[in-house]
Amino acid sequence: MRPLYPACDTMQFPGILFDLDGTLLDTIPDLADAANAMRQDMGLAPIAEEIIATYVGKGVEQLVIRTLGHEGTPASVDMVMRGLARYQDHYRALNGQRSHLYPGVIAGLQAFREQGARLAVVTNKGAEFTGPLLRQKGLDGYFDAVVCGDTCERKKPDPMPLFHACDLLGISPSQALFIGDSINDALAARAAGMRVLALPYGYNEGRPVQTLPVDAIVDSIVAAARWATDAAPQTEHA
Ligand SMILES: O=C(O)COP(=O)(O)O
Repeated sequence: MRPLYPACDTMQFPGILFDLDGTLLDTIPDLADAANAMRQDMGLAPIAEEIIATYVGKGVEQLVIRTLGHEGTPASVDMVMRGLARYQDHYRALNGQRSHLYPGVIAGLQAFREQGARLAVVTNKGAEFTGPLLRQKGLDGYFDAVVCGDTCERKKPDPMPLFHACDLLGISPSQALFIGDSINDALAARAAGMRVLALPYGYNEGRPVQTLPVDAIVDSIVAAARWATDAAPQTEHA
């Protein structure tokens, strides 16, 4: 019988890039707590977690702008600057407290490592929060590179951070597989010329993942590792 995760030197994807929020970790509880604490500081009523989940994906500035503009009136630049400072203070204290790993993440990361792949995180979350969160959740040992929302000049959906991750892993973008949950991941991967998988349990700014331009939707990181061993070579991919 064919092994489930064959380690091979002819491997299809020597590099696997992972989104963080909504892909490896459910971070919405902490993001929502920090966003609501910021709103309270600014005299605004709290918003439901499910709504805040639809504001996540394009980085902290957009989260603050969307959260402050929830009532329909765009926040002024001054309000956004004050909100950003308040939000960061709260998130610094809350980061990781109620966040948790999705099922199958550790087994999936191990499966990819057993395949011989080098792994990277490419997140729009800032470096100040990403490193501590990865360490707190026991994920830091799995990754050869971590590219954050403020590592490069541009964030996802721009492909720049994905190219940077490939450089750090020593692979070309066509050798990488991206795994994420949102339109920002799908567009960045496509622009980088990478194959891309979507997880259905993340946020995707509140829209169905079925609409994303991805190669496949897989249930878990374990299922992604299985998909990677079965994938047809890039040249055969339409
Ligand atoms: O910080 C965000 O907006 C989302 O971060 P992500 O790229 O890990 O999903």
